Amino acid sequence: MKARIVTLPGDGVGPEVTAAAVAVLKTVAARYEHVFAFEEQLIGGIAIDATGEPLPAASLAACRSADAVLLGAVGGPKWSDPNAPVRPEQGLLALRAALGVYANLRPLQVHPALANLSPLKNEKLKNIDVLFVRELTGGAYFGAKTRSADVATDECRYTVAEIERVVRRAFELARGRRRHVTSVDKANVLETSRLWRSTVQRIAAEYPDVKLEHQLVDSMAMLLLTQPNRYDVVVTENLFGDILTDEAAALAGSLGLLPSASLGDGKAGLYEPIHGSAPDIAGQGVANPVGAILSAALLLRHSLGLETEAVAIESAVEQVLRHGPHSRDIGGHAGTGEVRDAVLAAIEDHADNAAAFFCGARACG
Ligand SMILES: NC(=O)c1ccc[n+]([C@@H]2O[C@H](COP(=O)([O-])OP(=O)(O)OC[C@H]3O[C@@H](n4cnc5c(N)ncnc54)[C@H](O)[C@@H]3O)[C@@H](O)[C@H]2O)c1
Ligand SMILES: CC(C)[C@H](C(=O)O)[C@@H](O)C(=O)O
Ligand SMILES: [Mg+2]
Repeated sequence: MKARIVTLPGDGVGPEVTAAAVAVLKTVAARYEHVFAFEEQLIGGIAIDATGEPLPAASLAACRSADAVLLGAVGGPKWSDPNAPVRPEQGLLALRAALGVYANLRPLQVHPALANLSPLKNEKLKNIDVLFVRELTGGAYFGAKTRSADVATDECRYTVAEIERVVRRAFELARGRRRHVTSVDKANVLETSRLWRSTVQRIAAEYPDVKLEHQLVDSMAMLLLTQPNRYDVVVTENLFGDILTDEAAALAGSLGLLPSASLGDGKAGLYEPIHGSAPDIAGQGVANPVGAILSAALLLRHSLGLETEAVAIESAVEQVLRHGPHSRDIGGHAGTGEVRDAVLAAIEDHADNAAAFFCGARACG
């Protein structure tokens, strides 16, 4: 198949991990006979430096017409002055809003080879398979903001329509999994959460085959650590989802491991690791590329419908996490390039084995 993929490497480790993910996509294209055209564009701090804008018009136009967008990370100390008139993160938020990608899927699994890295005891880490569905284009991130000398406000606003569409997506996804949705809110305090909860209850009636549970966000933060294997699909609003998924990454062993897919109603999507620009390690070639590489797998699955190829990447990453090499954040010494090369080699092996199996089954050759 032919596809146009826009890359937005961004800031800090963004370019390092994006390059690794692009190398993986190129190997997949060569191995499985697809034609992927890549177009790199600016976003974030690097875009502010070049154009004054965190999301230049040319970047947005390219993203709008792409089959999928692969993003690294934005932000960093250079642009983090709290009084700065413009910030890199505004570019990412504007892009999410413009593409209408309201459902941010953040899958969490814990690889047994990394269980020792987690702050939790090993027995708590068995059978963890959670899909967070984070609402991505509403809430306090996008509400009206005010600031004067001695007071500031961020309005948290949700419409029923915004809640319905992401909650429906969560229930649909649960039907392909263990049929259990946990909706996280703060309905004991926040009006937006009470609207969220009543909307979830109404939508749940359309899915009698899916079990629904409500959980307040503060206790959810605790339960994620004490009973993480109890959860299947977790759906929540924008800010709660941001915080809970970084917490969840600690269970996996590193923030550098988790991918994400941001989806709207169409096929096109925005794919990015959940981590940031990691200024403390940027430019050293040591960032873990796994979150970005697994985001590329999600891109193949959700935007291009290439399930076999997505699984090939996921199996390759699984193999590398099992046998190494491991980057520093997960206890190893390997650089970004070494991990990338190991994943590329494992993809080639996977494809060779699949071809041998196919040939064996057909008694060819
Ligand atoms: N999607 C995004 O672009 C995104 C996401 C989160 C944060 N940010 C931005 O990134 C900047 C830094 O934020 P932060 O320091 O709070 O969070 P961060 O995610 O950048 O880093 C937190 C910690 O995790 C480590 N880490 C992150 N990714 C890693 C990787 N791939 N391999 C190894 N270690 C990794 C970092 O070294 C750091 O110690 C801020 O400007 C923030 O706004 C951007
Ligand atoms: C950089 C920032 C705007 C972003 C968010 O808060 O959504 C990040 O933390 C994420 O998780 O993707
Ligand atoms: Mg975040």
